[in-house]
Amino acid sequence: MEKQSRLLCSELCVQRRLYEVTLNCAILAWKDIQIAKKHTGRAIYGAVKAGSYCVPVCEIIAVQEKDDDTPCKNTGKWQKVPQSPADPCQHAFTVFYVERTRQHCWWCSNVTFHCSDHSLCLLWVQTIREQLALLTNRPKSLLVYINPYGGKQRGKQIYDHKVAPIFSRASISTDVIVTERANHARDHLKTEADLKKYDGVVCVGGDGMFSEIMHGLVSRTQQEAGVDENSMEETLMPCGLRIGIIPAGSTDCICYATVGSNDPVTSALHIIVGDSQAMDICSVHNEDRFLRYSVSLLGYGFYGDVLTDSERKRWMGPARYDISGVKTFLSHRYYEGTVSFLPAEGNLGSPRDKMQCRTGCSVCRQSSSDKLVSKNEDSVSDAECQDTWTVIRGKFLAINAASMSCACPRSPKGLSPSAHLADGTTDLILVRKCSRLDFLRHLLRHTNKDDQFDHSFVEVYRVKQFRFTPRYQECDSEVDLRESGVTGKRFLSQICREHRACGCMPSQSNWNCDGEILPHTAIQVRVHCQLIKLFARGIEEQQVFEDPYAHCAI
Ligand SMILES: CCCCCCCCCCCCC/C=C/[C@@H](O)[C@H](CO)NC(=O)CCCCCCCCCCCCCCC
Ligand SMILES: Nc1ncnc2c1ncn2[C@@H]1O[C@H](COP(=O)(O)OP(=O)(O)OP(=O)(O)O)[C@@H](O)[C@H]1O
Ligand SMILES: [Ca+2]
Repeated sequence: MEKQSRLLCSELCVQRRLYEVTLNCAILAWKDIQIAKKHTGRAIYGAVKAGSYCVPVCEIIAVQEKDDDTPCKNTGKWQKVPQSPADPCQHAFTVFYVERTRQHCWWCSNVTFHCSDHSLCLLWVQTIREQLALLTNRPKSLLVYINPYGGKQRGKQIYDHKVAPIFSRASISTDVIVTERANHARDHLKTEADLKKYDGVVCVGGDGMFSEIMHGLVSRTQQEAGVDENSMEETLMPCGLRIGIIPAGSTDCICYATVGSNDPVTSALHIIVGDSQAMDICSVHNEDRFLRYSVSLLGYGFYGDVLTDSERKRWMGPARYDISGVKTFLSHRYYEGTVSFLPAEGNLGSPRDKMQCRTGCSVCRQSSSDKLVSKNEDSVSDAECQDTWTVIRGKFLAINAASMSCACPRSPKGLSPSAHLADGTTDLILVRKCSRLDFLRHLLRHTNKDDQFDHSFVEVYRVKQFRFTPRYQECDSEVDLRESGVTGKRFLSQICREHRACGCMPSQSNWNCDGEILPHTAIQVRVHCQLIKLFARGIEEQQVFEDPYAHCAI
């Protein structure tokens, strides 16, 4: 690896031991001088090289000169630092940085360097600050919306105690709005907010709150660009501002699937270091009417019914989904209709492959460059017009479209473990009518390592667009009905009588669109590749045990 030129190198004390501390434009490293002498020429492999530490500059949160009257790190007691000129601990500065802890969680750690010379101390602080100022992807000013009623109603507390202190440490200025009603944040973003003042928007809440922010930003962007959201053929304009999610909801699936955890401090740190993760958005239409956008799950049948039932139980908090889940499972309803879709082509992988979307995902990167090429050549919809639609008619327990894995604490690998965050596709999962036991087996596989698609009654397709028409709205069945003189109501009661014996109930469900119920059952869906960006980096690969200082060339 190419060595970066040193900016600073000094002998400084950390907890009264002498370290050689070096800084280049990429890395801050400190090495215990005595231990280093003992181990010269001997590489130590493991979690850390004895007595040596390093932090990438891009993961430094802040640097602060330490006041004299601060608690001593060793004893925790308040004391005056000794004034002897020979005391190497007389002046000090503290570096706050990202530390990786358990499973994809980050923590704000710190180290205090002591030196005898005040000007040296200032030089270090100033040089590190200069390096941080060069990181132009970091936000300086954020607009924060807090839903005080999401999840366990701890949004405000989580923000005040866990997030605000680290934002202020990182010198990020914030305007905070605690929402007073549903859609307050969406409407404010859509019509009022002075977005030029901010480098990003942060939501404190669950998937529903994220959906509000995303709708506000996407609609505002289309309005300003003169794009008609009601037209399915229009190419939507990507949003300029990144969105940060501080998880404080019931499912927190979008945060979990883009960061790898639902820990508020981890999310705050991803915002501070200025991470960026592009994300696909599905637009959902009914005829020529725009209904909603979706980034995670569009589910008809099982997940639509779970949501419809759970909305009546909001007071129960996150447990409502489990109660409604069991109830819906026992009711075992199936739904008839036609699903048509445009399969994804090219090197976009398959929902059955084992390739998961991780930080810097090559599939998503390729989609990003394909998007640029198709923008320069021809409009996407022209190309898609020539594609052929696949049509599937049947009886389904669930029709799910997962535009991302939908991993969440309930299902750590998610509804579609190999779905990509930013490849311009959604994974369409069709669960056909089957016995309760088979459906339970399928559901259980969302919680273990087994393949939930490996059932004869489950099909999965990676698609760019799809449509659904419920049986009772299909033209030919309407014609059949009119011709035979049977009214819709009589027709449905006739089907119910026919199916009493098998224990299944054919009926009408609702679409669950990222946790919101849609008012229409016949929908047309189109995926828009990389329409928004989050303050996230996707899920990081677990670190392998090799020399962790290999990249610390200094
Ligand atoms: C036997 C255990 C099986 C467990 C199966 C768990 C599968 C869980 C899959 C979760 C997928 C979440 C997708 C995310 C959707 C979000 O955009 C949306 C908004 O937050 N959340 C929900 O709609 C909330 C959806 C919440 C769905 C919870 C479903 C719970 C099912 C429980 C079935 C129990 C059967 C037990 C029979 C004795
Ligand atoms: N002040 C408010 N009063 C009432 N409802 C609100 C308020 N602010 C936001 N909301 C609405 O509350 C709904 C639920 O919020 P949120 O997503 O934060 O939590 P959740 O539903 O518990 O979590 P999840 O969506 O992850 O399941 C959102 O759809 C949002 O529109
Ligand atoms: Ca996708």
